[in-house]
Amino acid sequence: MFDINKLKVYFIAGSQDTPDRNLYKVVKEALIGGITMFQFREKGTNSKKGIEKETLAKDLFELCKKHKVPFIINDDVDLALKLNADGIHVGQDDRNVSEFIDKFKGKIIGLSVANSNEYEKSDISEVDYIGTGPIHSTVSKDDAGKEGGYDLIKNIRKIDNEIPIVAIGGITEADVLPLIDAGANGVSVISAIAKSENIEQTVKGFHNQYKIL
Ligand SMILES: Cc1ncc(COP(=O)(O)OP(=O)(O)O)c(N)n1
Ligand SMILES: Cc1ncsc1CCOP(=O)(O)O
Ligand SMILES: [Mg+2]
Repeated sequence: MFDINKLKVYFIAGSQDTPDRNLYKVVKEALIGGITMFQFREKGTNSKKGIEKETLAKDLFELCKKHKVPFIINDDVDLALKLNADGIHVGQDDRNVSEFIDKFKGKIIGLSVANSNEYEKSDISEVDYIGTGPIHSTVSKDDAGKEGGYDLIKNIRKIDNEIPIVAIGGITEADVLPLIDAGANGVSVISAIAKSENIEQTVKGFHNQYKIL
């Protein structure tokens, strides 16, 4: 059974997101701050490929294990299987969940569902959570599409009261309460954490928002 608390402060990063800093150190600080889940998203310009990507993934997985934080791999189903990662996140244009579901028994499966139209055409029966966005404009994904604001969450919540939803896209601490109010169960964040001057404090800042509830 998937624990929805894991979605509260879901950090996503790859080395392309920390051009001036060492990703391992960034993730370590984020773990100390208390991130609840980590997604290794190594893609796009300046990202590592092949054995370099695999070695980095292994190192980050070990680090997450020490902190008992689930390690999710973005897109790369084969790498997730090879490393026995805690889960996989795929989008609408990635491998279809039905193709690999059998090999992910007991693992976490996340699917991107940008809006209610995508929700209607997705089979969400076998996924643990959906990632919905972009809420705001983002510097971290070139093909993210147009931002849809908090209504993206509200509209999906209206048609599904159960599915765990994590919001994504340009999210900062100030978005946590309105997003939870709109029906999200948590936030997924790249730049607000990866580019923070004080990563540990920023992660704690996200957590503090939940204490106001
Ligand atoms: C939690 C979460 N939500 C959405 C996405 C985006 O996935 P996708 O649409 O497949 O785009 P890429 O991240 O692969 O560029 C995500 N990664 N995580
Ligand atoms: C992967 C992804 N999917 C939709 S927006 C986005 C990027 C989110 O990054 P940031 O938190 O820096 O806007
Ligand atoms: Mg993808």
